[in-house]
Amino acid sequence: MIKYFQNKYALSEKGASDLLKAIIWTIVMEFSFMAPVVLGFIFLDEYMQVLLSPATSPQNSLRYYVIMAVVLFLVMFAIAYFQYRLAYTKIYEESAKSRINLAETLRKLPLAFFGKKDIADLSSTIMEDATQIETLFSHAVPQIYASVITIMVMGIMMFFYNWQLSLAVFWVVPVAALVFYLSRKYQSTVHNELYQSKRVISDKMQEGLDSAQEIKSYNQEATFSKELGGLLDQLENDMIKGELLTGAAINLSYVLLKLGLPSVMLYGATLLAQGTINVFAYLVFMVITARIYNPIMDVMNNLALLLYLNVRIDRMKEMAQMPKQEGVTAFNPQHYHVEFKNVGFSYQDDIETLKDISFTARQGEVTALVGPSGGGKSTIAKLAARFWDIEKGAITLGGNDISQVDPEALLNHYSIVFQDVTLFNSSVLENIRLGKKDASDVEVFKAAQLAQCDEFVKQLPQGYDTRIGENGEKLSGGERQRISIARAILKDAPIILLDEATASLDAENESKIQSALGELVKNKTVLIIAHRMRTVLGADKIVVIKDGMIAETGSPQVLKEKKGIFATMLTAQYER
Ligand SMILES: Nc1ncnc2c1ncn2[C@@H]1O[C@H](COP(=O)(O)OP(=O)(O)OP(=O)(O)O)[C@@H](O)[C@H]1O
Repeated sequence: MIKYFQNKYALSEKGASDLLKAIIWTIVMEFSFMAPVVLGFIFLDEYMQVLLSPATSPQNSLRYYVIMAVVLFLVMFAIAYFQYRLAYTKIYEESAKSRINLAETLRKLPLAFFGKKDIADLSSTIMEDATQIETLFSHAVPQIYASVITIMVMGIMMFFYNWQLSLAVFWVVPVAALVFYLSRKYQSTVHNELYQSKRVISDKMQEGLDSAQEIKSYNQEATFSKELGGLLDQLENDMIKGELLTGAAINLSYVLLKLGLPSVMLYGATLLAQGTINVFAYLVFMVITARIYNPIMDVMNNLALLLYLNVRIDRMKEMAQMPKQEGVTAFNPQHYHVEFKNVGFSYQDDIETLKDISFTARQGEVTALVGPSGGGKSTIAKLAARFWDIEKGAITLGGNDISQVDPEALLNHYSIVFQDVTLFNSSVLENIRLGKKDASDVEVFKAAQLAQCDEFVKQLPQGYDTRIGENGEKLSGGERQRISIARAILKDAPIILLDEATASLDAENESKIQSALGELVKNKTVLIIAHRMRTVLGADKIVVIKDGMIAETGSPQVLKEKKGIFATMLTAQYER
């Protein structure tokens, strides 16, 4: 049973066992809530006998019933308390655990997985889906199982007591359930559509917030609003459709169920007139009939909610099953040559982004990747740091296959300066310190000086303590890039990946940074992507990437003489 719950609801073993306990306690609670009714019947039965034949005296005194009622109340309270603890408190523990697990899964996903679009989706899965799931688990799942079992037990007891009247009570249940079941498939489709619409909208919103500047500068506000408006209208329609459909199915089932009451009244009256049953049995059935449809209705309502749950659980399962990147955590290679051996890679199944890439970026050398835009240079740099796992060939660091190394352990050996610098809304000092968490202030200042940050930082209102706004919005592109270089200098890792690192610098700063980088890259493995040819002329090796393949490789001198793609790119840039 525990295994079944684990699989069905994506729970941990403890979560599944707590759910089972919650169901058992909910059943006990449902039965305990019937105890006052039973006591009431015993009391009525006894005292009605006394009323009907005054010569007899009741078996138990009134005081006995009062004490019993108080005891029952205390027992019910205790049971309800345990039920609450299990159904509510424990499920919150489980959902906290599932959020942590998801976050752990995210930590182990390929870094490049975190494209902007995915982030809205991921955070909505972690927060919104997990919240919905915890609400449904505390409010619906134990109740459904418990109500079904309670109703079945009560039904069996009633059939033993009087099967004809029980038939009159229960004939409506399969009819109502059939209506509900038939509408379920369609409801499920509508819920799926609704869920997808919500995800599309949150992606769109995220996109709008991320590219607010572009939308404004290209005068795209009206188009964007129109698209978003269209999506919101679609969502509204889907929601209305979903609500109407669920409401119609539930209400129809409810009306059908309620037909049970008149049928018990009429059929019971007939049996009473025939003398088959007595007034007491008739009353008992009337009271039970009035009460039993509510839990049945609750089951149907909760089943409708479960449709939402299934969609969300599938989504959580899908995320939990995404291929994770794991590997050895103790990783200290003998040397730092990075070697690509016949590497093939695709972002999408049908498009080959890289084909048969083989080259070595040697320690102590600068290896430059050049070539036309979209050729695959950034992809190669990202693969070298295991941002994605490759499908064909191997990438080794110091002779070790990097797909066997834990990404965090691997990245300890890399300093990365990419085009899109990410900065945090904290001080300049803390942003640079990210390169080396335990660096002293003096070390940070030194790195900042080498990266030519000192001059502009000193002009900020609080110098190194100035907060730089979300993603460094208060800084220019070149300043942000210099902070990123300072980080890399501070980290001083043996492998350096530079992707257009000096793209947004003016000529004066660029030459200063070039000399700083010259210090930084000594005896290191450097893989640099640069569009500006003068940046790569000093490289030891050039690898020209075109259409996902290596078109040329060799020293700048050799390639110049070869008069191929590199030579053409060089001439073209100098002519400009
Ligand atoms: N995350 C991604 N998902 C799908 N395709 C991608 C992704 N990143 C890059 N690509 C595609 O892979 C190909 C290679 O891109 P890449 O960024 O590696 O080229 P590049 O040579 O670095 O280009 P540039 O010089 O313009 O930066 C391109 O066709 C690009 O559209």
